Amino acid sequence: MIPHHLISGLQDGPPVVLSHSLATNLSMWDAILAPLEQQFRVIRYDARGHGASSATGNDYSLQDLVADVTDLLDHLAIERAHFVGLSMGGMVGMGLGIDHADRLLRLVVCDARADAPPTYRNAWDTRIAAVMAGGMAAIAGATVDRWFTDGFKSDALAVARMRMMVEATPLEGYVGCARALKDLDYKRRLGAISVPVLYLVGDQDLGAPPEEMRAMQRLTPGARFLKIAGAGHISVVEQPVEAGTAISDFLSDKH
Ligand SMILES: O=C(O)CC1=CCC(=O)O1
Repeated sequence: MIPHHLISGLQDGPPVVLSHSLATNLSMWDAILAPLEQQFRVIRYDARGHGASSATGNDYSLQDLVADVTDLLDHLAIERAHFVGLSMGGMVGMGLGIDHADRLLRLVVCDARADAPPTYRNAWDTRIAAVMAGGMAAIAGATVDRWFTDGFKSDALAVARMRMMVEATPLEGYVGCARALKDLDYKRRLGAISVPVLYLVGDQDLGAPPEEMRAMQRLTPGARFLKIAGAGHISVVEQPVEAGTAISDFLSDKH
C-alpha cells in the first residue's frame, strides 16, 4: 500500500522519511520540519489507517507497516533514505534496519521500545477493548496524559491540539496498528542493524523508558543514545529545538 505522504524541503537533497506515532498523523512533525527542510528532501507519511492513509481492515502486522515504507520508497524511486520514526514509527524504523538495511542511509529511533513484555501486551488489549466500546474519545484523555510532562500539560491549547489529533484517528487504524504492536519483538535482533543509528528519548518518557532505550543502544552495533531533557513520549513535540537539532546533526553526520 502506498501511504498518503507530503514532500517538502530541498528537491535534490538527501531524502529523509518521517514516521509518526500511533494515534497521531504526519502533522506530528510540524515543529521540527524547518531545520530538516533546509538540508533534506523531507517525506512525511500517514501510517496505515491514520490521517489520510487508507485502512485496510483492522488487523495489521509490523511487517505490513514496514512494507508500506518500502512501497513508498519504490513509488518515489528512492533507493535509500534516512528514516526518523517516533514510537510506532521508531518500531517501523527498527524493522527496516533489521530486514531492509539496503533501503536506509541513517536511522533515528525516537521514544520507542523494541519488545512487548506481557504488561505491555495487556495494556494494548485494554485500549483496543476501550476504543471498540467507546471510540477514540474513550482513550484520548488518558493517552495525552501519559504522553506529556506536567510542564507541557500546563499549556491547555497544546494539550487540546494533541487530544484532537488522537480523537481524529480512525478507529480501524488505531486498532489495526495496536494489534501489530502487540507482536513487537525486535530487541533480540538489534545486533543485525548495520546502518548508523541514533536512539533519542525524552527523559520522562513512560512509554519507552530511557533505561530501556539505553539497553537497545548497547545491543545495536555503534549506535548512539541521547536523552532530551524536559520531554515525555512525544519528544519532538515537547522539545522541538533540541530534538530537531539532534536529528538533523545526526543525519548530516555532524556528530
Ligand atoms: O501510546 C503510548 O503510550 C505508547 C505508544 C506505543 C506506540 C506508540 O506510538 O505510542
